[in-house]
Amino acid sequence: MFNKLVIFGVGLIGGSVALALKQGTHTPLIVGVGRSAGNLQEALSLGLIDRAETDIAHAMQDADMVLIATPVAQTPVILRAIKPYLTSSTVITDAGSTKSDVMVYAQAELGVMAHQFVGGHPIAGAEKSGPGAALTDLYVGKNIILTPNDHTLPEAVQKVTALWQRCGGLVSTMRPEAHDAVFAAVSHLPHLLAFALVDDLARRDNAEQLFKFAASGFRDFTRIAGSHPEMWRDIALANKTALLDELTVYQRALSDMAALLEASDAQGLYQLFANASQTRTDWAKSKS
Ligand SMILES: NC(=O)c1ccc[n+]([C@@H]2O[C@H](COP(=O)([O-])OP(=O)(O)OC[C@H]3O[C@@H](n4cnc5c(N)ncnc54)[C@H](O)[C@@H]3O)[C@@H](O)[C@H]2O)c1
Ligand SMILES: O=C(O)C(=O)C[C@]1(C(=O)O)C=C[C@@H](O)C=C1
Repeated sequence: MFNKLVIFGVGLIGGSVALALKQGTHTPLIVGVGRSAGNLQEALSLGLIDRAETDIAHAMQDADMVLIATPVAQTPVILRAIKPYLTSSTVITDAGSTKSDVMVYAQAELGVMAHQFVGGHPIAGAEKSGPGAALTDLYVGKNIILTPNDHTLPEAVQKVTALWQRCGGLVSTMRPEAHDAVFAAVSHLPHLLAFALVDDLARRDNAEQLFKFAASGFRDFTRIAGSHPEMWRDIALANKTALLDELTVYQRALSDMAALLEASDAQGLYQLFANASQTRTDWAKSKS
């Protein structure tokens, strides 16, 4: 499939790709490039990568696949840095949580080579980050969305599909704008809500008392507020328009709920909770 994979950002997502590939036969040489020497050394000592590189020219020598698994705002910087070392057969992909911005970056930075770039997003992850959080089976049975456009080379799409299939993922394609609208609703909005709640509680005078008594409901609702702030800052800004739309809709839903409470509308509250409860139960069943 490919002989040398260069991973920019060997954290939870890039490291899990490396670990999964190392389970199979014909494992490619995996070279990690990072921003922090500490993280790269950790990735090396955990056996995620075969070589750690700080010199991009050296890292890119004979690379046939590049995976960018850094916070999304780093994407243009990395594309610009690798461009001089790309050949006509190098395939470039990414794992960023937003896709419209990344596809625009690819066009702007790679120019005629943009058709060798395949946007990607594994719908799997955790609130943990760094190489130590990487998991061999993170992608097994999980959706992987690719966002090729009309100019993307079919053989590049095939290679990236094969990469994720080797990790156990279920690959499908989507338009970048459709992708960003869906994930604004079911991933980005929930993260913002969790961050907002924890931040608000933490700033209160009685925060210590609140956190002392917070229990499993709070733990479940706020698990994702433990996620990496840089990653989520970049996602929020990259998907700002769709996210602002979702926040407006959610604020309306909260106002409707407040109105039901204000009116002590027991039946209205019951109906709302019953609809949400049934929907959540059915969804969880469909995933198990
Ligand atoms: N965490 C998740 O649940 C999840 C799920 C799907 C997709 N993603 C996306 O995957 C990407 C990586 O997320 P993660 O959870 O692995 O983060 P992470 O913090 O675990 O790993 C990111 C790594 O990138 C490195 N890095 C940052 N800037 C760099 C640069 N310019 N050059 C090279 N390395 C650089 C960091 O040092 C870090 O080691 C993000 O774009 C995120 O949106 C995350
Ligand atoms: O499980 C988590 O902690 C996640 O946040 C994973 C999650 C998600 O929202 O489902 C987060 C961001 C990604 O882009 C994809 C997956």
